[in-house]
Amino acid sequence: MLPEHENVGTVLLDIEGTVCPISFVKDTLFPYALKALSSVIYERWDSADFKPYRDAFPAEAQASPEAFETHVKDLTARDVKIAYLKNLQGYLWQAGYENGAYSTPLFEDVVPQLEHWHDSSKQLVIYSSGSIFAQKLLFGHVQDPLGGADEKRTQNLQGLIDGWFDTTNAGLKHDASSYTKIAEELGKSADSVLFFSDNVKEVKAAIEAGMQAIVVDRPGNAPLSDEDKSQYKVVTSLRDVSLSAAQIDYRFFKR
Ligand SMILES: CSCCC(=O)C(=O)COP(=O)(O)O
Ligand SMILES: [Mg+2]
Repeated sequence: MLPEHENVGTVLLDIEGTVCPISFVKDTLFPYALKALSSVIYERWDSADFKPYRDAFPAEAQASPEAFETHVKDLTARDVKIAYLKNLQGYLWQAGYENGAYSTPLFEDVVPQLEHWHDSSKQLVIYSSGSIFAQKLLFGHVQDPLGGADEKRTQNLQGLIDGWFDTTNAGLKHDASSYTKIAEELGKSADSVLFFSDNVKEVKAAIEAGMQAIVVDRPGNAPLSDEDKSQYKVVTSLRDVSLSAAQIDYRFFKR
């Protein structure tokens, strides 16, 4: 158990590699988006719903459906976190969530700990490279542990989340200025925000902005170096983090 974190009113959470496995994104969501794209670009190239996503891409990618598909495949293979790709992915994932092709596998500690923090009047906020639309889909279709063999039974956890940030409304996740902006938007002092991420560069940027921050080391994440482990607080479960009693008193002043 780590030392308690003090004066935390807001818990800011990354998604991929922090609350859900990287494999869900890479092996389920990304392939689904590419498959869905193949039909969308030929059937709905000029449709009113697809056109805004298409038009956000660079002109050379918009030259033809084939050029568009090649460009999206390349960005996806390189996991480029660029807003126009992330917005398109959200659009393409919606049908998969809604028709039950997949649902979100959160790590087992996540729902109980988020519920506990929510019940302790902590503000829970998401900051992911995935678009806000995609974040809401992901939290809106969480695998229900009581669902057993029925993988289609899902929970909507959006109600636990008090705020949503992506690269469009906050900025890039490696930039300290993005974390400053998030704290300002929330009306909180940076040091009252505790950020969790699998990505050491994101944790470094949050600390530079004055936030408290912890690296989350999950199965399937990139291995952390010894230097990272010595430099940053690292946990393998959100259960390992205790927010001190002093912060529980904080709720009386919060709202
Ligand atoms: C929330 S959408 C699915 C994840 C995704 O596309 C992504 O880029 C996640 O990046 P994160 O910043 O949450 O590591
Ligand atoms: Mg991540």
